[in-house]
Amino acid sequence: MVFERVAIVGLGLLGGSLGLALGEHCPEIATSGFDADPDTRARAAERKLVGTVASTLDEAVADADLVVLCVPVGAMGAVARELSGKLKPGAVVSDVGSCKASVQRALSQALPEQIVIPAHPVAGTEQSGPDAGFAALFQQRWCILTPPEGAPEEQLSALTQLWERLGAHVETMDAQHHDLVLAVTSHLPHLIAYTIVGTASDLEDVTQGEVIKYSAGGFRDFTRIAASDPTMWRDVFLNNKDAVLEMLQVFSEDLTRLQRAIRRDDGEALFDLFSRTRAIRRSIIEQGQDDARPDFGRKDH
Ligand SMILES: NC(=O)c1ccc[n+]([C@@H]2O[C@H](COP(=O)([O-])OP(=O)(O)OC[C@H]3O[C@@H](n4cnc5c(N)ncnc54)[C@H](O)[C@@H]3O)[C@@H](O)[C@H]2O)c1
Ligand SMILES: O=C(O)C(=O)C[C@]1(C(=O)O)C=C[C@@H](O)C=C1
Repeated sequence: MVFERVAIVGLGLLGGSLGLALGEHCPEIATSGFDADPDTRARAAERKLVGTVASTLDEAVADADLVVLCVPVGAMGAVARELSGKLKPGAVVSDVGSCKASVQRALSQALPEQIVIPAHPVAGTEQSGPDAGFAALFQQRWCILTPPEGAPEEQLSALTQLWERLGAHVETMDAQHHDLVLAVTSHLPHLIAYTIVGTASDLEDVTQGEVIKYSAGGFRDFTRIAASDPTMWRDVFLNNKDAVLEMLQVFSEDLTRLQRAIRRDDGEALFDLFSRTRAIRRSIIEQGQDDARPDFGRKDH
């Protein structure tokens, strides 16, 4: 099977990028889109993020054979409930949410008649909204599909091929495993960035503005991540609670070990860890995975 009509719900960074990428790489596919925010719909139409920006959800999804939910993970269930009874029989429902087990549950519960195949393109930036999207976002990035048990092979293969046409490498994974892996590779780094920038800002009184003044290098890198969308990340932490708390526990123990090494002047322990982490960074670069996110099209470049 091939998808002929794709509807995108949520026309921010991910939905907008998906619409633009489909327009560029799959021009034969008709795209429609809807966003709950009227200003976003107007801007999406101006930027031609999708072929047709519909003024209602029903209109956007009416003829679609693939519907992709690109809303914050906390809103997935409500949108799926609104879609109930409004989709074409046999239409596939997917999403781009950053955590998968809770989304998979919400979509399958709300739409028991539809084929649900959740997905997570591991590609993004700290920007959000209809001006943030760009067609190259998914190039050379992973897209993880978490099909529920018994998901039909034909639809799974069609969705895999679609993401590959947009430039992504596709991997299939169990939703729980996805959530554990992403808790350490994506969610924890965001939590740490939010914390360190928050802590530094709380220290402003002590440092009398020096935190901002000298925020170069390492701290500046953290501020980029800490500028990420508050709604999106609130929802990620509330919806991937168990995995994040488990990884946070491991992280806290490692941090305590480092604290002890500093207190005890254990230079060898510090040097060993830093050598190991430097080797990890170098192997990521050797594999060509150093920020595979393309610079072109990004507003901050
Ligand atoms: N930002 C990233 O780096 C990134 C990367 C991969 C996946 N994701 C996931 O993609 C999804 C979208 O994130 P984004 O970065 O595009 O956010 P965004 O804020 O740029 O876009 C989300 C859009 O959804 C709309 N929306 C919210 N509730 C809605 C509803 N009930 N009905 C219709 N529209 C609604 C908002 O108005 C907004 O325009 C999230 O689930 C997020 O976890 C984000
Ligand atoms: O590069 C960034 O700005 C991102 O945060 C992108 C990032 C990530 O952590 O890698 C953020 C959330 C996603 O679900 C996928 C990608």
